[in-house]
Amino acid sequence: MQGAWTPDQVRDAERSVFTSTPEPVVMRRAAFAVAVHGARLLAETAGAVAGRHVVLLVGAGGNGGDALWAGVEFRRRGAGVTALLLSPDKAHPAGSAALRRAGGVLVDAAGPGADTAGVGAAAAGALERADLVVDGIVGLSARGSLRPLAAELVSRVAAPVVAVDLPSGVDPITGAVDGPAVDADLTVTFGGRKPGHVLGTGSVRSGAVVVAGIGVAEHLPEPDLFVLDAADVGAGWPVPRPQDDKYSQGVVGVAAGSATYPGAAVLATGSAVQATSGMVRYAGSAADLVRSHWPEVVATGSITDAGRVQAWAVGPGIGTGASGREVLRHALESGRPVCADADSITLLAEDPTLWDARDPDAAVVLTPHAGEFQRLAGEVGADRVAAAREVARRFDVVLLLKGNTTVVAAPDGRVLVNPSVHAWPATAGSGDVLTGLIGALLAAGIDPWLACGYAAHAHALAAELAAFGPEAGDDPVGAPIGASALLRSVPAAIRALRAS
Ligand SMILES: NC(=O)C1=CN([C@@H]2O[C@H](COP(=O)(O)OP(=O)(O)OC[C@H]3O[C@@H](n4cnc5c(N)ncnc54)[C@H](OP(=O)(O)O)[C@@H]3O)[C@@H](O)[C@H]2O)[C@@H](O)CC1
Ligand SMILES: [K+]
Repeated sequence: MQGAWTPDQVRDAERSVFTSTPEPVVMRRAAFAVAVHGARLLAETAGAVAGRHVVLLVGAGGNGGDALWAGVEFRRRGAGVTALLLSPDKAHPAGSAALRRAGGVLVDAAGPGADTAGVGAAAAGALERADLVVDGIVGLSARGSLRPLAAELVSRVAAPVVAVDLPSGVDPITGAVDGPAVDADLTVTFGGRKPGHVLGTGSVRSGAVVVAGIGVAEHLPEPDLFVLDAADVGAGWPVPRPQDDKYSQGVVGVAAGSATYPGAAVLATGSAVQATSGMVRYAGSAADLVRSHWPEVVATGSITDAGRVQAWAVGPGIGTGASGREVLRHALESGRPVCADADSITLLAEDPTLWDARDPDAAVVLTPHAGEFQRLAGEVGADRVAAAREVARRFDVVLLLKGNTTVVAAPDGRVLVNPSVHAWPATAGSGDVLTGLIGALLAAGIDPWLACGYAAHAHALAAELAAFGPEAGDDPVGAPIGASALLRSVPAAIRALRAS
């Protein structure tokens, strides 16, 4: 599991470093890492470093300073370097002087000879001839979307890009992109990942992220934002041990679907069946249909005679009327962990007295999309991590907020994010599959916060496999999928995770 740290946490750590190591030394380390990884990218894409042309986009602060010092390193390796200064008066003085001494060319990005978009002739020409662009426009101190000149330069970049610390135009805290932004092939960051690398579009804009050690990591606090990688999920996924039987691996109860919406029942029970080797019980009016799809499921018509379970997955398709409310109440009273999804969330939003039924010692997982979140607690807003964290605390639940980046907040403030490169899971019924996965993992005794993280990861991978994998003829383009295809790919996803 990797951590991610906010700009404030990183700045505090930097200040600690500066008590023993002078600031310019730390900056030179950062720049050296940018140059080493940038040179590797340049050699790969342009065949060599010496004789190639590197363009630096240089902003007003430390990020631009890193880029200028990286330019010095590129000169040492024989590359031509042109620095386009966005704020010539504020460009890092020592970095500028060093690059000049090293034979680099420094130009004012805005002139002379500015075109109608405000870009100077030298800057425009340099960008056209670039073999590699180093993005040092803005880093940790970025605020808002890129200013017009920076945005214009970014829009003209055609060469491969190495971003310093963060791709400029990506919000360091939320990963949001509101306007033009750098699309990096590679981002070299320092000490640890930032939220901007793992959240929202930021995870895509960052390209491959390299974390360079510049002495900062040792001073960072325990993270409260985490990213699971495939190996974590694979290692934690419950599989039968020699001494296990169907009960010892956890029995999950699924209460989903109705006569009107039987599909939710089939999808949620199906994913629970495939997630673990534990037993699956189904309770609801779609029992016959569930049995015909999944003969291994013990299905009954009513939750009151469903039998013993270790966890409940409740909600998709149960409706928001009186019968749905009683189903949810029964699950909450059971003293078992409950994954409450879809209609369950609406029910809890409409009738907060349902919370009273809850056994305070049993975990509750809520899995809203933005609309359900709004019913429960108002607009999500731009900072999805903060929103999820706040609601997890308020209701003492594990909150899985669906979206392009799945955010899983625990009541103690820890947050897991699952960056997703593709939006293939965004299809009707996909949430029902996720609910079944979470329910099965809860029944297997997996910590609810991790269970959500594992399930989100497997779910995204299953969607990807369904769109691109063997079932799709290993088609590199991909095609839209339905939730049934996603469901069929769950075993392949688990297998791939366990193999990684
Ligand atoms: N401290 C150190 O020694 C080390 C620091 N390190 C490096 O320094 C970076 C942090 O440096 P930083 O704090 O100087 O700010 P940074 O992110 O470069 O922003 C600079 C200025 O940009 C402007 N600006 C803001 N928003 C903007 C926008 N949307 N569009 C355009 N411009 C915008 C705004 O200036 P303004 O124009 O408002 O005066 C702001 O002050 C960090 O990411 C890492 O790379 C590493 O070397 C390790 C050692
Ligand atoms: K940058």
